[in-house]
Amino acid sequence: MTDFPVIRVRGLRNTYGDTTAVAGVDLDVATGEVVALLGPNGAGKTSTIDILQGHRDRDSGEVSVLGRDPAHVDLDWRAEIGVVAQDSDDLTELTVTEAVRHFARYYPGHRDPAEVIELVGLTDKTTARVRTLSGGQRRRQFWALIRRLADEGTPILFSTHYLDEAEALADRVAIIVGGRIVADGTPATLVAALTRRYGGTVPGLTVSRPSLEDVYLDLIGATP
Ligand SMILES: Nc1ncnc2c1ncn2[C@@H]1O[C@H](COP(=O)(O)OP(=O)(O)OP(=O)(O)O)[C@@H](O)[C@H]1O
Repeated sequence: MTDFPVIRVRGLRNTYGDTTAVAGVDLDVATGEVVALLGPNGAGKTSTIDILQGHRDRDSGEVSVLGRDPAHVDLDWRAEIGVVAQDSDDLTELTVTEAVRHFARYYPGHRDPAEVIELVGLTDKTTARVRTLSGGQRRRQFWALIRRLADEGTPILFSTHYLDEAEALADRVAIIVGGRIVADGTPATLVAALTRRYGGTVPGLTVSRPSLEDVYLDLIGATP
């Protein structure tokens, strides 16, 4: 089933003083979907996701996560939401087992920490300190975790500025630039849209069919 929206966002706006971080975002994530929020630095990804978690107030717009407004939620709702900070610098002095046990305590119905460690392929690293894992190692394990949860039907929204990550993991990619969603579709749909726009050839590129990277660079206004 992929029609019940577990996340529904309409006209979301958020400002910090004179800076408009989120400038009218519409976004849906349906049951069983994996959606990447892809955008360059400062695009508004963190602000949007903080609001969806109930960690930040919004200026305006409608937000529903698991049928509730994150601005008015309780601990039961929070226990249904899993949050992974990919580049977190917290707790890096803990061992892998200690870190997983620490986060497990936030969730009354959590999985067995040893099972989670096995799930992400870190069984031989249980006593290693988190800071000793390489960035690539952490990222590969993140990919494995997302895939496993997606296979189990868990809807996932993740933010990234890595195009390959979005393409490898997401059913759908929402590209955010300057606080706005400038494109939203499957990687194939986004490529097809750009192909149509340029009649099959993207100016300045020698390829006749654009890749998702061409679409992304075009949308964020960068020169390939
Ligand atoms: N607490 C804050 N106070 C003032 N401005 C902020 C604050 N947090 C974010 N901003 C600004 O809001 C805009 C969006 O920031 P946000 O962190 O949401 O972007 P992002 O897409 O997550 O970026 P990155 O990929 O670099 O983490 C940026 O211009 C940023 O400078």
